[in-house]
Amino acid sequence: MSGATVPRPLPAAISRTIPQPRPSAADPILDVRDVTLRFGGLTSLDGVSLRHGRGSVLAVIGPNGAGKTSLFNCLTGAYRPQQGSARFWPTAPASPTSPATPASPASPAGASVLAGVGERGVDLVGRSPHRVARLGIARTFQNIRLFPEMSAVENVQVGVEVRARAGALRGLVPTRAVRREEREILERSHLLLDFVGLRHRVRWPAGSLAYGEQRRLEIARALGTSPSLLLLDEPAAGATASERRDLVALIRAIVDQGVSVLLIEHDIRLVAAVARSIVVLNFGRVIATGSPEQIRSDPAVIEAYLGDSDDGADDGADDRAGDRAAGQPGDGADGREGRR
Ligand SMILES: Nc1ncnc2c1ncn2[C@@H]1O[C@H](COP(=O)(O)OP(=O)(O)OP(=O)(O)O)[C@@H](O)[C@H]1O
Repeated sequence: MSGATVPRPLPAAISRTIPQPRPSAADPILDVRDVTLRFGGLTSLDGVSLRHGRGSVLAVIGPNGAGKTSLFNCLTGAYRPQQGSARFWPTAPASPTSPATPASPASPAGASVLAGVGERGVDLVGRSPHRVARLGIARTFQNIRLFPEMSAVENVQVGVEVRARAGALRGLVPTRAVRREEREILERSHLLLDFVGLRHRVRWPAGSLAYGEQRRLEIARALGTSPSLLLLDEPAAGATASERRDLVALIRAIVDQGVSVLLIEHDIRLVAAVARSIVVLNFGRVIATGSPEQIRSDPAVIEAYLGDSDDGADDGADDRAGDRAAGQPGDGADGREGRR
């Protein structure tokens, strides 16, 4: 993060802007079972199952075309898989009007969103993106999707307003409560910009920010929706070495706030720095699950990245698989070739 540092420890005010359940990795936040997604004759996801423990980072890696983004799209309502379920156990969202007091399921906002969510959680499959966001899942995109003409703080406001009570009535009925809510949305947006190290860019048009800054702005906007689960799709793409280090600190800080993270990332070193557990996809199937150490030495993973497990099994193939995973120029790792 050039010119800015992720605050450590976080300002107390920020820690009040993100819901803080008492996370335990033993509690699932997400349980994906047997998800299959087809596009005509192409099977993009083939019986994918994974379990994500609350309050931790689970990384999803795999060669290009393995199905990682398709999985995110199934979880966030962009795609509807033909088969399978994705159970999610949300926590009550923080209210933008009173960020110091997280809403409980008993509050009006919490009750409407969490109605019907019991011990079995809620199945995300078939829900609209809007409904998924209201349940407490936010995402960033592989290709940055900001509003380039709007300022950094306005972009974050868009996220925070997802939870706002006044909604479309805000412009029509400027009551005292509405004005107070607007002030609080703005304050929270500033705090989130501070959190991701963009305090000095508040008024800058999003499109004028450096690439790494835009990625952090996307994260701030996603956090604005008060998610309990944050999906990051290749957040380090195009980042410099120092931006990658800052990203590690930022992801750790997000998890410290009680937000669970599902991370797609090609940079295996970054993944190993933040994730306790990794799921590896190849051709739409889960080929391995385990700790970073287990994954780095897994023959199926090495084969997926190198195309031949015999190729240097004892001469550092796992390191080269890591380099492939890092998406280094000229690596030629393109899983789209030879796809069904
Ligand atoms: N809307 C779509 N229509 C047709 N095919 C699709 C669609 N979305 C994804 N696919 C196909 O599904 C497969 C998995 O793609 P996906 O983007 O999920 O892979 P990925 O692991 O995220 O790849 P990358 O690392 O390159 O982003 C690919 O073969 C892709 O072409």
